[in-house]
Amino acid sequence: MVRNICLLGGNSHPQLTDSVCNILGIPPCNRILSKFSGGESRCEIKDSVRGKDVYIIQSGSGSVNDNLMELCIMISACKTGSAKRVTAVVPLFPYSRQPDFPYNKSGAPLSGSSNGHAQKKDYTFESVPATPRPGGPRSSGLLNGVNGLAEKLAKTTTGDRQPNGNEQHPPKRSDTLSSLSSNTSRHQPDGSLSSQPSFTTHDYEKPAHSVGFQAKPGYKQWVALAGTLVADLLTCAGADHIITMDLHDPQYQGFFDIPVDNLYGKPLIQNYIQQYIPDYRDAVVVSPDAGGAKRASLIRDSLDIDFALIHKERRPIKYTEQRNASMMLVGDVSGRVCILVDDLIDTGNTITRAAKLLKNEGATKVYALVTHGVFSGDSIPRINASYIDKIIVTNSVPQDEHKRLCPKLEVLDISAVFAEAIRRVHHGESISVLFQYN
Ligand SMILES: O=P(O)(O)OC[C@H]1O[C@@H](O)[C@H](O)[C@@H]1O
Repeated sequence: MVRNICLLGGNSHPQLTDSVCNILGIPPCNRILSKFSGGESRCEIKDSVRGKDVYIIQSGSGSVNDNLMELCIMISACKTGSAKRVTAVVPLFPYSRQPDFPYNKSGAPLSGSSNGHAQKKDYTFESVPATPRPGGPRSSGLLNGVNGLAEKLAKTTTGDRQPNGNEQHPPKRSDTLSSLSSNTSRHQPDGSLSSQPSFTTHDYEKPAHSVGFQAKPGYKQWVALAGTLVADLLTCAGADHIITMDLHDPQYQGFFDIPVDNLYGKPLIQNYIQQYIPDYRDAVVVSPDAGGAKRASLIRDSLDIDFALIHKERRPIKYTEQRNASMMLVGDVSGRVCILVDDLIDTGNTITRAAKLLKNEGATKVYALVTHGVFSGDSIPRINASYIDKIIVTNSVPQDEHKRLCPKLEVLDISAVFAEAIRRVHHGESISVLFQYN
């Protein structure tokens, strides 16, 4: 039993709150979280938090923006209610994937074959169902589709020659931006709003000419500094401390001027590999992109098994070639079981294309172990139809619905890790044991 502590759950992940409370042997703090009819969040803390050590559990999933605002309001309410200290426990940290200084990646020279083997003639890197993209096939049942945007972009391509032979002039930046924003909430004849075009953070990697204007190299001043903003919002609301897990970019901790404990999913992932992957010592740990290489190679180091890396070559000439960027495998997976390790699945594009490449290169089985399973849009059908044999994620975001739809999915429970982190922070004990990398 832990005393003088208060555990408060937001609306994003009630199951995790209950589970952490059960482990710590304390009931969740009584509160009302609702919405005013205008859509604004309302929070009322029913129990006294005066002088208490408060932990607010809220993950960056589902209605991310609503949940973030709810978190800020809950933090502020506890501060106003004279809480001694407020810790935001955010298993998946919202906006941490949005770098503050977006840049265009440039890759290694394109090679016609990977790993010395010729590509199979009929091999494509496309995933099934198709990855949603401007100009791509319409996706059934995808709420955040990008089809409307595709039509806009088709009209704004720089210097396209018109059927009448005239050169189309590149639109001004302001024109392009306003045409894009006017597309985001178009009214339908029935009065409803059409689905909004969606982007993943991969879209930061698209060259500026893809939306009709020429970027200067380096910093793009028209992209919001969301990472810093969110850090500042939580701090301004009154957060004294953050506990999170597997930040996409661990340097994001430096955006805060309050302590951030970035727990690692690695022990859970490693434990799964050792317990449930037969003959894992002969398997190969694979990072699906260069960004995740450190994370994956640390698992490889601990298990002392082989490692391979997939390099994504992004040197498109036309906008429509974006998603066909080549993937190159560095390492040998022929006749081996592959264990893909990544921090996050959003559209499922990265992981399914990586699995396809691995099977094409002779892998016998592909496991994907990923900390945060966001599974947006069509990602579940895409994974069901993919070459992935088994996919394992944590419950840093709710997984019940995903599990129902994806027979390949297994879920690792993080509640014990977060409960232990809360217990240790509350008692002023070291928590370094929870984020040891090796
Ligand atoms: O390809 P999807 O699933 O959309 O996005 C997930 C990938 O995008 C990166 O930020 C993550 O590290 C991961 O590799």
